[in-house]
Amino acid sequence: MLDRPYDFFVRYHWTWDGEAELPITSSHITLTYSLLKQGVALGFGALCSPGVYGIHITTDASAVANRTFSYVIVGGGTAGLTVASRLAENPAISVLVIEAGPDAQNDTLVNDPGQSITVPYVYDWKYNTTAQTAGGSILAMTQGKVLGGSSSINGMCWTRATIDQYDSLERLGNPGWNFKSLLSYMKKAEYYHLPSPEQVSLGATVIPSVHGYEGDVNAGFPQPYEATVAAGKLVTAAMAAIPGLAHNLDVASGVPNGAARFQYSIKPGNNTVISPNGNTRSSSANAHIYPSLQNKPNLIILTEHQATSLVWAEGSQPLSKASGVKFIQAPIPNAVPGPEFAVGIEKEAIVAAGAIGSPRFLELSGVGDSRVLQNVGIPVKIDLPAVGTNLQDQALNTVVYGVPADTPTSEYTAVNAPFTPAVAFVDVEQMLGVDAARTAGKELRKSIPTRADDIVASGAFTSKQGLIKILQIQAESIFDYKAPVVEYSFAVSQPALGSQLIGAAIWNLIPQWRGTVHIQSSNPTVHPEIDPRFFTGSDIDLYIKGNASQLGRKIFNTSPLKEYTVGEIMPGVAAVPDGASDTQWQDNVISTYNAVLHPIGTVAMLPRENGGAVGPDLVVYGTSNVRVVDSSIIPIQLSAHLSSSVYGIAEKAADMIKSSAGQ
Ligand SMILES: Cc1cc2nc3c(=O)[nH]c(=O)nc-3n(C[C@H](O)[C@H](O)[C@H](O)COP(=O)(O)OP(=O)(O)OC[C@H]3O[C@@H](n4cnc5c(N)ncnc54)[C@H](O)[C@@H]3O)c2cc1C
Repeated sequence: MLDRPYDFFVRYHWTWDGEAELPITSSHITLTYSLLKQGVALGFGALCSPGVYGIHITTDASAVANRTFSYVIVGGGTAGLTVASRLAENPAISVLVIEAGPDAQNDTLVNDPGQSITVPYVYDWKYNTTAQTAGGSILAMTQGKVLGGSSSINGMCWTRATIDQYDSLERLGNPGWNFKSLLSYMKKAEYYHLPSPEQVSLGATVIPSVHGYEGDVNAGFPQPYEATVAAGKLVTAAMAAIPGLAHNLDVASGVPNGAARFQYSIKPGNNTVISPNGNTRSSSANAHIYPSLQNKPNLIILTEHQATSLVWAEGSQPLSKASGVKFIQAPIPNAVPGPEFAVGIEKEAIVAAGAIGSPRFLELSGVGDSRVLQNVGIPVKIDLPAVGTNLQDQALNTVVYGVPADTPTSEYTAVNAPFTPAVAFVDVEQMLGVDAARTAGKELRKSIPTRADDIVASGAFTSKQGLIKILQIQAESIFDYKAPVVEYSFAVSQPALGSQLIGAAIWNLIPQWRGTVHIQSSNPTVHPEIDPRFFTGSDIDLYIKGNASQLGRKIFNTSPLKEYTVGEIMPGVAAVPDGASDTQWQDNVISTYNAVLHPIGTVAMLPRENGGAVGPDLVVYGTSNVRVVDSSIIPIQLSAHLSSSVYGIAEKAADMIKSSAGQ
């Protein structure tokens, strides 16, 4: 049971009960698979000849069991489907994707951006954290469990991190992983819709050169433009309330600092009702799979099945080679697992199960910290202690206000559009003031060795020298490059809420804490133990967060918002009176925060001796043909929503995989 209402988009504790179950209304494509049913019963059959499947998406394990594929991809999410689609461009190879969630191709809950407030509760793994040291609460760690993964349930906000943050991947020991390279791949992924003159007149701005126009993932501004009146006031008030905060032309440019109207991973429409002509979510499934699947007979997707472990080839030392993947029907948590199936791998296993799912799958396969594996009785294949460490998620609180009763609903309600019409990315000097920021910077830098010791001792990182380097780079990012440390994700109502509310989710973008995700049983249906250790590690995170919440109240009490709001609902003056001390604000943060749901870093791309689990080729250390491609490889947190970066990583990975196979 959660101690706090789950509130990612309903991060406002308003009307939705996060424990409620909604019916899943997915449709499953069922097509003929008689050819495959003739597969070999024992052992893996011969390599599947591309073009013979006659099916594309199925829930029937017997359609694929005991067959061998060139590539098997674990997880049909944001990264997994991107890689699958790119690899399947070569008709000479075969690709199987195993996805635990259902295919929700025709579900308006997923496709209508106007329902993004409720969809995360439905297609969700329903993971929880452990009771957190800071505040004692168990928090929801929602992650997409559906074809498209988290891109099918996310808020669609389309932003990118700072240039220095992408360049720091290279500085941490990953040649070729820098802003220039990643921007080219993020652009490759993108099919951008430039704003119309009407949208520009209503506040949409863009830097056309930072976008791509030939990819599959649609991005842009909704049409018609959502909740324009409230959004304009939010941007104006944020700039008036936060000294030095300017308007940002494009938060996806590599310079996110500033206030702006949000852009999204949507296909803009031309009416306000979800339909072929309405605004539509551009998930990895909508982008990479449905439009082109018929042209890729060499790609097959098995949904509603959970991959449970890798099968290892005999005698493949010193590097272990995966020869197959085992899987079961998508299980009920904590149940006795159902019958096990397996498929063979000719070339590579690509693990794309996300920042929670990928370390979980590797550990179940015998790849991880030998102590963790032995504790649950899993034979150790590769002792790789970095797996499941370095978990980094952000933490948020909300401010919520009512709007006057006579305000036209259209002004503050996002219909067929995401409900976060505006954003402010704020740097440390804008947040704390120049002098306080300098002092905080000195203290943070001085404390790096001690903090590295503490985190390594807690088991949340494996290399002191590696962590020191990371913490130094993070300090440079915050204090020298002025990467934003706080995001105000401004929100309006959606029809599902039926309430007259506007507000903001406010979060630390570059926290200092580190946590873990580890399996707690050899039973693959048992959820892993997830401990982000929010607000541990350094006082600076709470200091910044307390200030950020205070500034949140200030924004909503600054014109033109001051005249547009009635009554503070969150945190509420009863909880935090006007004139409250810093400590009161910080206490409120600790008693009300939730996870942002942007976990990263749990299979980190770093040198092995510095706490890494994969190298710059994304191959798992100690293996010859197991690659991880998803948010888990990002070693340090980004001042951004993650999906654009994950698409860029997946596009780059697909090129690397093709080139290593000589394609
Ligand atoms: C509620 C929510 C809101 C968000 N909002 C935004 C936003 O507005 N903008 C933004 O840019 N980012 C947002 N993010 C973050 C972003 O969507 C994710 O970081 C990104 O999509 C992660 O991609 P991934 O490929 O790493 O994992 P995912 O897309 O989550 O894919 C992992 C897939 O693997 C599957 N899987 C896991 N384990 C197994 C297994 N053993 N066998 C088979 N399948 C398995 C999962 O079901 C899932 O489909 C949000 C995330 C969440 C959860």
